[in-house]
Amino acid sequence: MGLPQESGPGIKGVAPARTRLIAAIDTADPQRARFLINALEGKVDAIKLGLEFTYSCGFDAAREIAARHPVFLDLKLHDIPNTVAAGLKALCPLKPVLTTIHASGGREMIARSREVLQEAFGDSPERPRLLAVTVLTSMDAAGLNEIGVPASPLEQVIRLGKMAVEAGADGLVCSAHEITALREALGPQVELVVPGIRPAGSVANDQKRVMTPAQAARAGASWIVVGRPITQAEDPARAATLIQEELASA
Ligand SMILES: O=C(O)c1cc(=O)[nH]c(=O)n1[C@@H]1O[C@H](COP(=O)(O)O)[C@@H](O)[C@H]1O
Repeated sequence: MGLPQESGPGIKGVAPARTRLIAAIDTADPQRARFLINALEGKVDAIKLGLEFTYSCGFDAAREIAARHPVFLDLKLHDIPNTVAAGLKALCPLKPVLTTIHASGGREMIARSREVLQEAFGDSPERPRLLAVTVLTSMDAAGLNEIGVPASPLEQVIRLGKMAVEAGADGLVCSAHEITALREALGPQVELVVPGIRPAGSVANDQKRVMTPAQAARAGASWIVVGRPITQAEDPARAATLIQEELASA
C-alpha cells in the first residue's frame, strides 16, 4: 500500500486520473483485521478503520496500523464545535490520510475542525484531509423525510456539500449518484470519497444509494470505499484485485 500520489482529479468536471480503492476493515476481531490487512497489502490504496474496529480493538491498535499503512480513520465526529475540535486534536498523532466529521454538525463545527488540523500540521502534506459526511448512503428520500428533511438525497448532499467545503472541508463523503452534480458545483479539486459501492451481482445489504466501482470511477470519484464485498469474499485479495481492474478499465 503506497501513500496516495494524486489528490483529486486533474481536469475540471472530469474523472480523476485514477480512482483509488479503500478497503473498510469493519471487524471487532484484531486477528481478523491483521489477516485482512496483510492479505490486501499492495492490492488497495488505503484501509479504513471505523467505529467497529476502533471501539473494539482500541486506539493503540489503530495507531499501530496507521504507522504502517495509509489509513482513513472514519469516526464520523458530530458534536458541538469545541468537542469535535478537541476530539480531532487527540486523533492527530495517528496521522490518518483521511478523517471524517458529519457535515450536518454545521459550519462552525467544520471550520473549527479544519483550524485544529491546520494548527497541528500547517501546510504539511501529512495533514489529514478533512471529509464531511453528507447524507449516509444507507438513506433514501423516505429516510430523509422521516428525520425532517423534505429534500431529495441529491438536493441535501449538494446543500451540505457546498456549505462544508466553504467552511473548510477538503472533501465529502457521498454516494456515486451525487458525484456529477458535486463536481459541477464544486470543481475538480474536492476529494469525493464514495461508499455504497457494489460490484455487479453482489448484494446491497443495508446500502440504498449504490453503484458499481466502474460507474463511480466514470462519474469522477476520487476514492471508493468497499467493505463487505471484499472482507466477506472467500478470497479478499482476489476481490480487491478485481475491483482495481474494474476501476482501471472504467
Ligand atoms: O463514511 C463512510 O465511510 C461511510 C459513509 C456512508 O455514507 N456510507 C458508508 O457505508 N460508509 C462506510 O463505508 C463502509 C461501507 O461498507 P460496505 O457496505 O460493507 O461496503 C462502511 O464502513 C461504512 O461505515
